[in-house]
Amino acid sequence: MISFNQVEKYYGDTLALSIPQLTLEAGIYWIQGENGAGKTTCLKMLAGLLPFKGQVLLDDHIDSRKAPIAYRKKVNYAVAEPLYPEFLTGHELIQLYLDTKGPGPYAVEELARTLGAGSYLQTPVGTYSSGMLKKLSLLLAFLGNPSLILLDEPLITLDVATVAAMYGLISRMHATGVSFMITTHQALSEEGLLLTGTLQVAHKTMVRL
Ligand SMILES: Nc1ncnc2c1ncn2[C@@H]1O[C@H](COP(=O)(O)OP(=O)(O)OP(=O)(O)O)[C@@H](O)[C@H]1O
Repeated sequence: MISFNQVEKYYGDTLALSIPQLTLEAGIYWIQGENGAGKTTCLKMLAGLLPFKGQVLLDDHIDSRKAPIAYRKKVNYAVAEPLYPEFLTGHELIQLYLDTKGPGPYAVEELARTLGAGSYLQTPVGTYSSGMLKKLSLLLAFLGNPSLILLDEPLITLDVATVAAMYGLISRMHATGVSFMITTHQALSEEGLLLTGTLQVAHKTMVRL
């Protein structure tokens, strides 16, 4: 699904993260590591939002740096603390993402209903609670036809029912070939989500456990 070759991310002269050689088959991965270890840095690099040294290859042939547009169409990212222009409505943001990513197998209404976001998407995001914003950001990450979905701290601010619904969505999408890389400091429920593997970021290096 994805391979890293001599990947290094520096902030200025400071090395933040190194992934010398790692190949992951399709699956659901939990990225673990203490505060400041480099998890968000890893997801931002994978989302194509940060420059880095080395190579990231998706599905054996899409190079994140040589084919950035094709790559970004296949990689979706939900940030830990979503922020959007306050005057836009949820529906307007969804339309923007659909215009960029193209339609996918899941209808917006179905995703919104499953995540419990259906009732408020016509109002501006400036009026949303943190949990409502989080649901919208997850909905946006599930749009299009991604090979890989990156979820940074998806559990924070979600109510219990929505966590269960999100696990269900992840499992359904995984069954159709979509992979996930998820960071969370909370335990991912093993009954809710069948993990393929765990990745550990420590001493500025990411390895598979
Ligand atoms: N824009 C930046 N400029 C300089 N240093 C940065 C920048 N962003 C992150 N860092 C540094 O990179 C390291 C990794 O940060 P990162 O946000 O990836 O950690 P994290 O594992 O996601 O942490 P947390 O669990 O607290 O969210 C930290 O030492 C942080 O200070």
